[in-house]
Amino acid sequence: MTDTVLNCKDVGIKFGGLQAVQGLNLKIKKGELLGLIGPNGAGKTTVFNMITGVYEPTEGEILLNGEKINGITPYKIVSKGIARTFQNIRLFGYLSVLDNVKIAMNKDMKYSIVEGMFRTKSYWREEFDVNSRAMEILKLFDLDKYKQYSANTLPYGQQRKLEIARAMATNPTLLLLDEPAAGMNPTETEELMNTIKLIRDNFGITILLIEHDMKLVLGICERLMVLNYGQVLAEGDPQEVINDEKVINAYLGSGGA
Ligand SMILES: Nc1ncnc2c1ncn2[C@@H]1O[C@H](COP(=O)(O)OP(=O)(O)OP(=O)(O)O)[C@@H](O)[C@H]1O
Repeated sequence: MTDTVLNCKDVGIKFGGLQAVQGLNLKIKKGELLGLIGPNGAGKTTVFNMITGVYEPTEGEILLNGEKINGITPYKIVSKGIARTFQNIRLFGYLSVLDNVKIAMNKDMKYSIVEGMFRTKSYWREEFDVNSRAMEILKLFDLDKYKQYSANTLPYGQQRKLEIARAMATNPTLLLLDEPAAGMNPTETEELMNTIKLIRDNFGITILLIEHDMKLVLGICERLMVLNYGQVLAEGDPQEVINDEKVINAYLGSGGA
């Protein structure tokens, strides 16, 4: 039994003539919090898109708990235990905060359309369970007080938190966060750091995080991987990585992204 949750072996992808990612070897251990950084256009989101089945790698293979997952649809990948958030918030804005979380539990609902139409006992039992679990998740993120609000009426920082809460509702073993602090003020970022730590510490979830905010990255990541032009430029201890001359030059070359 291995404690490697995710293993990307020589993974690459080409878009026409553009080699967006090349020779990516990335292993993440259970419960690890790894930061994926790099200048704009380095290939970070493309890596997330390959891990979540949005893009199929043109080279290499991706293993989740030892099982090959490249070529599998995003929906099936969620059911295998990978959840993600996006750079741009993708909530159901007009649905309530509670419904945004409940929707993510849809894959666990077992009642049939007929049971739903006729509101049978098993329908109500399942609805009750789903409601209780969704409320527990909202409490964990301190969002339960907003449960009836439409998602798009929440302040920006709370909407980002709700996205993570919704991802957690799919019961993931691996959580991918794409720039979770984008657009947040320093107080919101601080709160987010605590939330991410809490998820990892309380649930042992493995987290891979793309982020430009170095305070957040250095505050919570145990290991960093730097991508530049689709290739790994440096990897290891966060302080050592950000002081690496190659990394500094890559960022300066990109205008300090
Ligand atoms: N579907 C696509 N078709 C063509 N090119 C793409 C596609 N998706 C990404 N790319 C290209 O791949 C490269 C890597 O893009 P990607 O979005 O992964 O970078 P990134 O590191 O996430 O950047 P940022 O920090 O700005 O979000 C870029 O040159 C981008 O234009």
